[in-house]
Parts: sequence; C-alpha cells; structure tokens
Amino acid sequence: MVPDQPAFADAPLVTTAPAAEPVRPHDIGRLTIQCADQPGIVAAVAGFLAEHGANITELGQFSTDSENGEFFQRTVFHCENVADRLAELDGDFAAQVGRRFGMTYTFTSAASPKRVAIMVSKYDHCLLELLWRNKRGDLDMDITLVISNHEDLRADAESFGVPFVHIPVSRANKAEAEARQLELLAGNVDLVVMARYMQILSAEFLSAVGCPVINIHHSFLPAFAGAGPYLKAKERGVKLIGATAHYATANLDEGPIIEQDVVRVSHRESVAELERRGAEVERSVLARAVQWHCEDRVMTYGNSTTIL
Ligand SMILES: Nc1nc2c(c(=O)[nH]1)N[C@@H](CN(C=O)c1ccc(C(=O)N[C@@H](CCC(=O)O)C(=O)O)cc1)CN2
Repeated sequence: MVPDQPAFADAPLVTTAPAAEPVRPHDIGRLTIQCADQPGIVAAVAGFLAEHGANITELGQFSTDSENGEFFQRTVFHCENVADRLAELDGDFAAQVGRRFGMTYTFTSAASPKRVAIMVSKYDHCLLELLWRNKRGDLDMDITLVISNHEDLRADAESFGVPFVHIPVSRANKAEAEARQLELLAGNVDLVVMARYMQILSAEFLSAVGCPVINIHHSFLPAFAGAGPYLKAKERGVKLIGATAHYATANLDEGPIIEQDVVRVSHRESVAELERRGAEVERSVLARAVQWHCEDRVMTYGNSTTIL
C-alpha cells in the first residue's frame, strides 16, 4: 500500500546551488601599501591586480590629510595559487606601481600564517587567551614557541602542544638570557608577543630579533607606564582602569598603540580586585591586537598606527 503522497509532492522542485567550493587559503592574498598620498594610487593598484587575475574581495584605505598626507591601503584578493606567486607579484608590482609611487608594500598569503613566539613570566591569563583562541581557530597564527623566565606556565603551554623553553633572567644575567632568547627567535618567527612578560627588553634585543614585538601593558596608557600600574591606580583613586597593546620600543611603554580598552572601577576594589578586573581587559585587548597584526591590518606611521 503506497501511502498517500504528502501534500507538497506537486510543489515545484527547489534546486539548491551546488555547495560553493571551499575558499582555499592558497588563493587568498593580501596587499598592504603605505606611501605619500597622491592621485592615481587606487586606480594603479586595482589595474595591476586585475591584470594579474586577482579579484578584490576587501579594500580598506585611509589618508592622513587631503593634501601632503600619508596613504594607507589594505587589499584582500582572490587569485588562483597566489601563495606560489608572491615573488612574481612582488617583482611585477615594484616595476609597474611601487617605484612609481614610492610605496612601501607587502604581499602575503593566507596560506602562510604568521609564526609567533610568546614570552611570559608567571601570569597565565594572556597566554591562555592566545592559546585557546588559536586552538579554536579564532586566531590564525602558528604559535611556534613559548619562552618564559619562570617554570610556572610550562604545563599550560605543553597542554596545547606548544614547546616551552625556560630561560631564567636576572639583573646579573640579562645579556646572556637575551642572547639565548635571540638564538631561538631571530630569523625563526614573524612576531614576538609579550603576554605579561615582566622584563624590559633591551634596545639591542629589539634590534636583533628582526620582527615586531607586541606588549600588553596593564594600564590605559599613557597613564601608569612601567611597573606596578594597578597599585598606582589604587593610590590615584581612578574610576577607570584599562589595558594597552602596543609595539615595544626602546622607550618603555611608549611604542605605537594598537588597541586599548577600559573598565569602570570604584573605591570598593582592592589592588587585588583591580588586578582581577584588569586581567579580563588585558586578555581581550591583546588578542584583538595580535589578530589585527596577523591579518596585516596594522600599519605604523611615526608613533601612531592606522588599522584597516
Ligand atoms: N623594550 C621594552 N620592553 C618592555 C616594554 C616596552 O615597552 N619596551 N614594556 C614592558 C611593560 N611592562 C609590563 O607591561 C613592564 C615594565 C617594567 C618592568 C620592570 O621594571 N621589570 C624589571 C624586572 C622585574 C622583575 O624581575 O620581576 C626589569 O626588567 O628590570 C617589567 C614589565 C615590558 N617590557
């Protein structure tokens, strides 16, 4: 007995489009550009990409001034096998566009996540935030190493499958410790993140490491730079505390700011409570700053950043 056909049997057959091909990271490229602002830049870049078979899927740009300003642009484009064509694109772009406009530019591929080393001391919250977001696929980067001046966070790093190297640091051995850190880092990573690493990096280290260094400072800079910002905040009786992610330079806590945030506090919070409330802000601020850097969104100009 064939059951009655359901009422919708004569309804028009709805055909669904074939599942879209998954976007291959090998076909997604990014181009970041910085130069003196002038007419013709956007047309020249768009024309170059079109001539090379690239389809622009995302475009951000900014000029600091309508005249004599600085121009910034970030383009995301689809281009078959761009991951294998970066050198070709780079050379052609230099000849056809880059030199003409005096550009500083970079071609990158989504198929090559940035190699990131994380430096920590004893605080775990920023490290765990980065490891957890990376594991979940929310923060695309290749965490290659954790370096610490203490043993406390070894199990945390290794539980995520990330190698952990303990390099003790003291006032007496700082130069030797930095030499050992550089042996592991220089030429092997694209970014170093200080996730509450409580040591001041020397100017020599910053010069030799060969890549940007991002630090999370546990205050709303420029307030309370240096050590012990939460105690300073309590003593000052502030009603907002915050965190600042910035590029580290030889000038302590004065490097270009990438991201900041704040949270309201009151006379009721002790220093310990300020530290607890502040940790929530630190971890999210650092994660956003690292993500924007890894997505090639952050461009520095003097001591400022433009984020596209
Ligand atoms: N070259 C830079 N290094 C660091 C920066 C920076 O902007 N440039 N930011 C600091 C900020 N910071 C924490 O966020 C921090 C500031 C000062 C100190 C400090 O005085 N450390 C002492 C040692 C303390 C100890 O042994 O426990 C020191 O280095 O002599 C620490 C952290 C991070 N580094």
